Amino acid sequence: MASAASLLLPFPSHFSIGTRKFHNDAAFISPLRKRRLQIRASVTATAPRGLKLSEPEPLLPEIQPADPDFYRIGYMRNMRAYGVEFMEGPDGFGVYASRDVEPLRRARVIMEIPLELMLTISQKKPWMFFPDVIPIGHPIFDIINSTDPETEEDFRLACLLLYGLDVQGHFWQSYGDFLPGTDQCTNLLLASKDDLVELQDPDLSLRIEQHQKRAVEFWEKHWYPAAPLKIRRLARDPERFLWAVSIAQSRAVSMKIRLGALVQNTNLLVPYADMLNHSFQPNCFLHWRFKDRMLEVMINAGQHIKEGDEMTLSYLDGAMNNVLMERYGFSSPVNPWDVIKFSSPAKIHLDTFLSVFNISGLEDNYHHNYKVSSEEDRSFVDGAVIAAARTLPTWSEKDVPIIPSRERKAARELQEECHKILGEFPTTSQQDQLVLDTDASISKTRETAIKYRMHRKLLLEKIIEALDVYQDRLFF
Ligand SMILES: C[S@@+](CC[C@H](N)C(=O)[O-])C[C@H]1O[C@@H](n2cnc3c(N)ncnc32)[C@H](O)[C@@H]1O
Repeated sequence: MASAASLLLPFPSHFSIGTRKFHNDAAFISPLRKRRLQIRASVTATAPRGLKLSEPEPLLPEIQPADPDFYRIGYMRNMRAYGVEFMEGPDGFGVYASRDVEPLRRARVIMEIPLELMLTISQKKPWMFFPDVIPIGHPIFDIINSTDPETEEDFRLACLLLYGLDVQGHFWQSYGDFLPGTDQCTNLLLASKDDLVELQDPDLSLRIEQHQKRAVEFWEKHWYPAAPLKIRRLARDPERFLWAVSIAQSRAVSMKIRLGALVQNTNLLVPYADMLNHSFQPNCFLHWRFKDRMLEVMINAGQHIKEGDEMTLSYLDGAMNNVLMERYGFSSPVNPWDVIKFSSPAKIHLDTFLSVFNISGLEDNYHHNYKVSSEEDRSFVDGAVIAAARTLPTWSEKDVPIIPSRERKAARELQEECHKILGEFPTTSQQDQLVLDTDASISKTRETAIKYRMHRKLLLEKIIEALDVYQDRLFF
């Protein structure tokens, strides 16, 4: 496992993360160094015979404009990581603290990734790439240029990624070994029809099929048999393109970045930072440091971090599980934003429900006040109980006291509706768990689909439990 000290990347030798291998076959040479070596080689080759070292000669006989490549390459800097390690955990690879961090008044940097290592493209025309990896006239640019500015940002990034992976010696050729392969990707673009049935959510499954169709049509349009070889070899089959789009969708970030006087909304694939998993209570955030064009991963101000804690970001605020599934291919049993549509007219009293579980704040910002909760409550109240507070039908009228018997009746009716919804699924959460526990050869996308349907059931079961607790505590 790479230690934090060895993370002065791009290429520490034999850097491998878990099962994903990193082939570091050739020592990395930065473009600037390569260019210098070329100049040195050509000077040596053309040096007059008998030139003595003691007679210094100007390298070039007269002043000449620098090779245009010199401006294009910029300079290569390293990624730096402070106090974190990349490790394989339950949600694929993730970033973990390698030491305790005391809460600080100001946010603290844990990773710095220079622009040169990223794949980025502006969100609006004219398309600006930073760094400018695509040579003028390369047909991949025409494909990117043909994309719809509003709806096809994932295709643009996918093309850029496929191009970067194909360029000999490009940073992404090596970093590509860190990315999940087609068999490790959870994004449902790569799911089979049978996997989609496993979601037990026909609406979501239909939307994914539409996304798959849209991506395959794009591939067919541009990767036709007579397309230039330069293009064909980037994605010889639609699966390769679907994989690239999956990577773009599940790993890209959108940010307003400032480069000199230019401020642009940009989509970025940021190596190393793209190993951060999502949390509904993230301890980190991303910040663009414009003065030296670095993306910083920072720990929130006031955040206490213990060695071994996972460092996380919030990918999408307020997203329900179906939205997370559509873009990232994961769901959570404790997503505080998940919603169950109740049709029953029964309602429970909002303030009482909140106070039973020590939940405070406004609906779009509920949080559990664990400091005033008992030990038992601390382990019971999670994101699913917060989701219950948000999703259960409630009433609230100032100064109108609750009538416990009515509250209990409403709670029971809502529980019955939860049971009814649970009964409509073809399998139970226990059966889903059993499949996950016993099918050793299950594909990643099928596993993701089964987890999704199980998470929905676990939420319903947690709401039933929370309503039990609510009824028990009404009298106190
Ligand atoms: C930006 S990448 C994070 C790094 C990733 N875990 C890896 O192995 O490379 C996003 C992917 O990580 C996984 N992921 C991130 N957060 C997750 C979470 N909270 N629960 C489950 N999977 C998660 C999903 O597969 C998602 O598509």
